[in-house]
Amino acid sequence: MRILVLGAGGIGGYFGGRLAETGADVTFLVREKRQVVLREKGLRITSQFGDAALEVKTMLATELQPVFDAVILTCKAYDLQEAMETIAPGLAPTGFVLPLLNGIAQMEALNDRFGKDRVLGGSAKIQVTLTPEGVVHQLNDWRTITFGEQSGEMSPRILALADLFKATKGVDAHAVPDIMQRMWEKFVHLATAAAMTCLMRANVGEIVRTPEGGKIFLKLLHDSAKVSASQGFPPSQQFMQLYEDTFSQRDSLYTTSMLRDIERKGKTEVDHILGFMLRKAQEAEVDHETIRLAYTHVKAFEQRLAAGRLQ
Ligand SMILES: NC(=O)C1=CN([C@@H]2O[C@H](COP(=O)(O)OP(=O)(O)OC[C@H]3O[C@@H](n4cnc5c(N)ncnc54)[C@H](OP(=O)(O)O)[C@@H]3O)[C@@H](O)[C@H]2O)C=CC1
Ligand SMILES: CC(C)(CO)C(=O)C(=O)O
Repeated sequence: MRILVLGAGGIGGYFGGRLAETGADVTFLVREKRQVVLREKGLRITSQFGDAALEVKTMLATELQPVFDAVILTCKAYDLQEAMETIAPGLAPTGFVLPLLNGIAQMEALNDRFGKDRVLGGSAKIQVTLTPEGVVHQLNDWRTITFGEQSGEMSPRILALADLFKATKGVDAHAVPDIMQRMWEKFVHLATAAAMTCLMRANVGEIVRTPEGGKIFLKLLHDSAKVSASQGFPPSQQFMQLYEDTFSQRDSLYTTSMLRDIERKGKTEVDHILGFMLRKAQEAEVDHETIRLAYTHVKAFEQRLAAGRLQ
């Protein structure tokens, strides 16, 4: 399987890098600045599952030919439109796209652009970041990617992709028959975590150790689950139990990529994550005051950022 990974940031660099490390046929589609770093220093990963410095194949958009069987899409949501146009010339006639973006809204855009049968659903549970030096740094032991056909079929192509990931270290990959359910559950998890960590500018433990923080967290988790249920995807009991525990841990250092984006004074995926959850909550008439506040908070941050008023 010839694999093209768009982006060599946190997610693309980690999962694509782990595949490349096994000798899989992986090419990173990057922009010039990242290509220079990758050529000079290699793709560097620091991780509790083993550090790596890999010589990897890279390509610029202008060099693409329609030869790739799988395109793993790892841009941020605000780059999605451009990224879809960038990868289109690289897809082989029978090629498919595996998006690993957080959220749900990307699926409609991808289905419209490529057709539903050429787009898998996908989700990553990991905490990883690209350092200013260009190193892909994994922050804890989360390392799961889950993917599947939107139709639910356990097709040869998802099983082949899962097989490739089996040879990797530091990746726990699952091909599943219910990817949209999994994506909604991840969305409930992320929207809850992103809203709270961004509103409070704190990690989970710092929030839980305040007098009211833990209760606000759990109410938000349950409200988000109601929104997911209103879309036909009620989170399982097992999922709810896991995240009730996760969002109750007093010593947790867990933060989100959205908080890291704010802290580095960068763009965020606020509309794609919190804006989308808020809209769905309003449509379903679910109480979502905390999401409304978090959405407004991050939008206001973006205005200060755009106006150059952040030190
Ligand atoms: N980081 C994490 O822990 C997690 C992130 N996610 C989700 O995964 C997605 C990716 O996040 P993350 O990896 O952290 O983001 P990063 O910003 O680290 O990486 C995104 C990369 O995509 C590249 N890119 C965007 N558009 C193009 C393009 N047209 N051509 C070439 N390269 C392009 C960017 O390159 P350039 O630098 O040149 O702009 C950047 O390196 C997000 O939706 C995020 O929510 C999900 C789970 C966990
Ligand atoms: C919630 C989390 C950490 C889980 O992978 C994530 O997706 C993110 O921070 O973007």
